[in-house]
Amino acid sequence: MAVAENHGGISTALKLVDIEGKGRGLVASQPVKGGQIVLRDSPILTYSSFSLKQRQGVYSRYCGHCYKLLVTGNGTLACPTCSHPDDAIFCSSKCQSSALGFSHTPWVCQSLSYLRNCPVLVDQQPEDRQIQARYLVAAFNLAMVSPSSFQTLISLDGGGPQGGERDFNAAIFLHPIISSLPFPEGLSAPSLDITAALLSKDRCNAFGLMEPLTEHGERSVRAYAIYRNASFFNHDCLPNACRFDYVDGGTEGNTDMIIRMIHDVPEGREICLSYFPVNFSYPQRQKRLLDDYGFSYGENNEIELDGDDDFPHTYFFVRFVCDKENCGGTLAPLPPSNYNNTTNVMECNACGSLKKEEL
Ligand SMILES: C[S@@+](CC[C@H](N)C(=O)[O-])C[C@H]1O[C@@H](n2cnc3c(N)ncnc32)[C@H](O)[C@@H]1O
Repeated sequence: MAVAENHGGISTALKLVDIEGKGRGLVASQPVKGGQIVLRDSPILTYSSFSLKQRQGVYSRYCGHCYKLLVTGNGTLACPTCSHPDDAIFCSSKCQSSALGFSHTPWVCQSLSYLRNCPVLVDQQPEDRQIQARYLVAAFNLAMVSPSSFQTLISLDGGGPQGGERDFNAAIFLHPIISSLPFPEGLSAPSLDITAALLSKDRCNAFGLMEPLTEHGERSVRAYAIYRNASFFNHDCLPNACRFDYVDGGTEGNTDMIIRMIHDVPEGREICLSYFPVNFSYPQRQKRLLDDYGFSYGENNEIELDGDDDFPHTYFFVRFVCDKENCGGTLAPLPPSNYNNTTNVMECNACGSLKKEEL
C-alpha cells in the first residue's frame, strides 16, 4: 500500500509494508538517491521537555507553540489566562492564536495549572514523570481538538512487554492524577489501560526537538514531537536515512521532521533510521533498544554487529559520521537539485557543518 494514499501525503518514494519480526516498516517504492528527501512530516502532537516544577529564575527560552528560541524584546505574547513563563509565552500572534485553538487550549491551560499544584507530582516525582504527565495532557487534549489525530496516536506501535510493564507502573501513579483533571462535561476520564498505552506510544515514537550542539558535544531536548508517518521507520544500527530538523529556521513548518537519504538505495530496500546517535557503543545500543523499544538488534537484521570494529560499522563511521570534535552526528548529502544527480557535499544533522566528499 502506498503511504501517500493512506497516511496523509508523503513522498511516493515510500511504501508501508509488513516486515517479518519488525511490524510495519517503510521501503523504497523506487530507487532513491543519497540526499533525497523521502519524507517531510508535520507533528500530530508536541510537548515541552520542561518539568512542571517552576525553578527559581529558570524560564523556558522557547515559544510554547513552535519551540523556536524566543528573541528577548521581540514582541513575545503570553497566554491571556495563565501567562505561565514555562509554556505560555509565544513568539508571535500567529503562534499565540494557533496555540490557544490547538495545543494550549483553555483545558490544557487549566490542566497544567492543576498539575503544577499537585505536590505528589511536582515535589516528589522525578522530572521524567512530570514530563510524562505533561505528555498525557497533550494527548488527551488531542482527543478533544483532533479525534482523528488521536486515533493515529493510538494506532502507533507501543513496543514489547518489557517497556509496557514500565509504562503500566507509571500509569498506576499518573492515572488518578490525570483522571481528576477537569474533563469537559460528556467526556469521561481515560481508563488506566488507555493511559498506559499512550505512555507506550510516546516511548516508542517521540522524537526530541534538539537544542543546537554545545562545544562540549551536549545536545539537550527542548521539546518532544510525534509524527504520523515518521513513526513507521524501523531502527538500523547502520541506517540508510537520517533526520534533519531546523527548529530555529524558517517560518512555516519549523517542527517538521525531514528524512533524508544517507546514500543511494534500490527499490524494495527498507529505509531505516538509527533511533539514537550513531556513535553510541554497541552495548549502549543493545540496552536502549531492549529497554525502550522492546527488541534485540541482530535477530531480524541483515547485518549483525559483533563489536564496534566490524567492517560495515567502521566503513559507516568513516564515511557517514561527522568527525568534528565532540559531534558524532550523521552526514547525508545535500538534497540533489534533481534526483538524477547526487551532490558530494555532506551536511551533518547535529552540528550543521558541510563537508565535501570525494565521489
Ligand atoms: C517507531 S516504531 C517503528 C514502526 C513499527 N514497526 C510499526 O509497526 O509501527 C518502533 C517499533 O518498531 C519495532 N522495531 C523497530 N526497529 C526494529 C528492528 N530493527 N527489529 C525489530 N523490531 C523493530 C519495535 O517494536 C519498536 O518498538
